[in-house]
Amino acid sequence: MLRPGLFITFEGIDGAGKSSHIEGLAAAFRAQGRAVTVSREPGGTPLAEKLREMVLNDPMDALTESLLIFAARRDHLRNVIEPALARGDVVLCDRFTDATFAYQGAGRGFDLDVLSTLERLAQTGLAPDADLMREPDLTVWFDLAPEVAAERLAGARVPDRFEAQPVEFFRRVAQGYADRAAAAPQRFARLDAAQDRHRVWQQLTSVFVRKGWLAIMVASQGGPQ
Ligand SMILES: Nc1ncnc2c1ncn2[C@@H]1O[C@H](COP(=O)(O)OP(=O)(O)OP(=O)(O)O)[C@@H](O)[C@H]1O
Ligand SMILES: Cc1cn([C@H]2C[C@H](O)[C@@H](COP(=O)(O)O)O2)c(=O)[nH]c1=O
Repeated sequence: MLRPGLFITFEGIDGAGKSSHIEGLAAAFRAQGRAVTVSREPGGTPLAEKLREMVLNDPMDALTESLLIFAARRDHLRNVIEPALARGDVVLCDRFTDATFAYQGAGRGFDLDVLSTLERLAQTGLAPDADLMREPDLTVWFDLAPEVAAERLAGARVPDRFEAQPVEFFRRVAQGYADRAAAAPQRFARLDAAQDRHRVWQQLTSVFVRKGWLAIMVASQGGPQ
């Protein structure tokens, strides 16, 4: 019998520690027999990856940035996320629309109503139910103070257009995530990302165990090295 797909997204300011855990979680799901699709935004398809390069590197205003991000998202939904969910996969996606509200909305100060309109346009007419606006089943929010994230990223890589922003930008983005979590508490799971990797992994897997999506045995194995 086909199991229903699960759409799980990972959010947080740059350097919060999301990417350090996504492959481990994928391995935990695979270990209990689930097919897993791991992806990211902006990106996840050849077209969306081209748009990602532009969004991360080319100067542009907030409307252009938002349009490119939603264009990438629609292509990603059509070609990767919806087919994977239809197959019954667990889809683990590094960032999704909460990032747009946090970065373009709260961070850049772009109009939230326009973002909601773009969200509806980009995320409907795709799923088995044409009226459904695709949203994550669960969003894991790695909550970390911007100063700590900046320390973790310092010197780690050449900063892109977002990573090069000052700490005040990331304070607004962090507040944007807090507002999104407060508006949808049933969808969000907040992790204290200031803890060490092992403790963050424990917090992460206990969210999935509580939901009945991972067995305790599988969750207790793996995690960051
Ligand atoms: N719990 C932790 N404690 C200390 N350092 C950490 C922790 N988790 C991750 N790091 C380190 O912080 C840096 C950022 O981690 P990671 O790339 O996983 O974050 P991210 O949220 O995916 O960032 P981005 O979205 O910018 O790619 C890396 O150098 C990683 O090794
Ligand atoms: C989905 C999305 C992403 N961003 C920004 C946030 C990050 O700085 C980069 C993505 O790179 P990372 O490897 O995940 O750090 O893009 C954004 O501004 N708006 C979005 O909707």
